Amino acid sequence: MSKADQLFVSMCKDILDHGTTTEGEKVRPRWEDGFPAYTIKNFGVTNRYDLREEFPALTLRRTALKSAMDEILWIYQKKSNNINDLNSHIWDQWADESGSIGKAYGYQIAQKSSYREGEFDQMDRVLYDLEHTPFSRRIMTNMYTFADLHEMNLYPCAYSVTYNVTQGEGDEKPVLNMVLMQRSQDILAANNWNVCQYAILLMMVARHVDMVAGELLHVIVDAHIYDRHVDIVRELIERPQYPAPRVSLNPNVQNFYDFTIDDLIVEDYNHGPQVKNIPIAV
Ligand SMILES: Nc1nc(=O)c2c([nH]1)NC[C@@H]1CN(c3ccc(C(=O)N[C@@H](CCC(=O)O)C(=O)O)cc3)CN21
Ligand SMILES: O=c1ccn([C@H]2C[C@H](O)[C@@H](COP(=O)(O)O)O2)c(=O)[nH]1
Repeated sequence: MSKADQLFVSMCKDILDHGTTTEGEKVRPRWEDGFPAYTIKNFGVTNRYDLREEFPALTLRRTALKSAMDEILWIYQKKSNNINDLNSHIWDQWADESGSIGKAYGYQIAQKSSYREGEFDQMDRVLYDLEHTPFSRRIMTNMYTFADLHEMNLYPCAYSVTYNVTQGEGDEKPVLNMVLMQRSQDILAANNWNVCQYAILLMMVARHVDMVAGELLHVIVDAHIYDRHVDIVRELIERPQYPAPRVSLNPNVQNFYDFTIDDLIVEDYNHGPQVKNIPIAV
């Protein structure tokens, strides 16, 4: 049984059984037909995934791992905020005529700041710090720039990543761990999508600095199930579970900037049927 399935099922049950509803409150998101998109939510969910044990893909249904990786490369490697650089259509509703989603995601990662050693953008600084001062407690990226919020079509949800290195006594190589801070999470549409993409990011960065990918700690402030997702979630969590797939990176690629979605190797991914046409609240 995949551990990611077990975590997902218990998180969903907890939200459905003990969550609070926003029904009747003033909420921002809408369904396609204009109705307000209410949720059942839990405040403050934390999930831990150990990549040394298994890759955290759901098997209840298939997570589109290559599309998820494509989006993470779009943000952290291409540092783009334009949907024309993205292969999937998941951001189409939030883009303007030029394809821009505003000063969000990749735009923020590309911004340079001055350091004693010179100018670095956010991702280059992470790689530099991990190479030069791996035990630093200051290795992070953050896309929640208050001054730019008015120019973002959607405020960043998974907005900050902190990297932390450990080296235990028998560890051959240092272990790279990550905390992902997420202020808001659409559990059905994007929970496992976000988890798998940051797991892949952790694996790529660990490869670049010759470390072992360790734990991913996912902190979710508002973990919600949308009203029109409740029945789908109830069905999903009753499905059979399978062992986690084996997911690895092409062993010939070392440099973070050289990875493409073709370098993601997915083996033995058994999963339940896809849920078609999940409505997305905009
Ligand atoms: N309400 C809402 N939920 C979200 O999850 C969300 C937003 N809004 N706004 C922006 C992005 C777009 N996100 C999305 C949207 C759709 C999928 C989705 O449908 N994924 C499919 C596979 C898509 C593919 O194969 O390319 C899936 O089956 O998971 C994933 C993330 C996450 N974000
Ligand atoms: O990577 C992502 C991006 C977006 N979401 C979800 C979380 C919320 O349901 C909406 C955003 O609405 P806000 O009102 O701005 O919170 O998108 C996600 O889960 N993961």
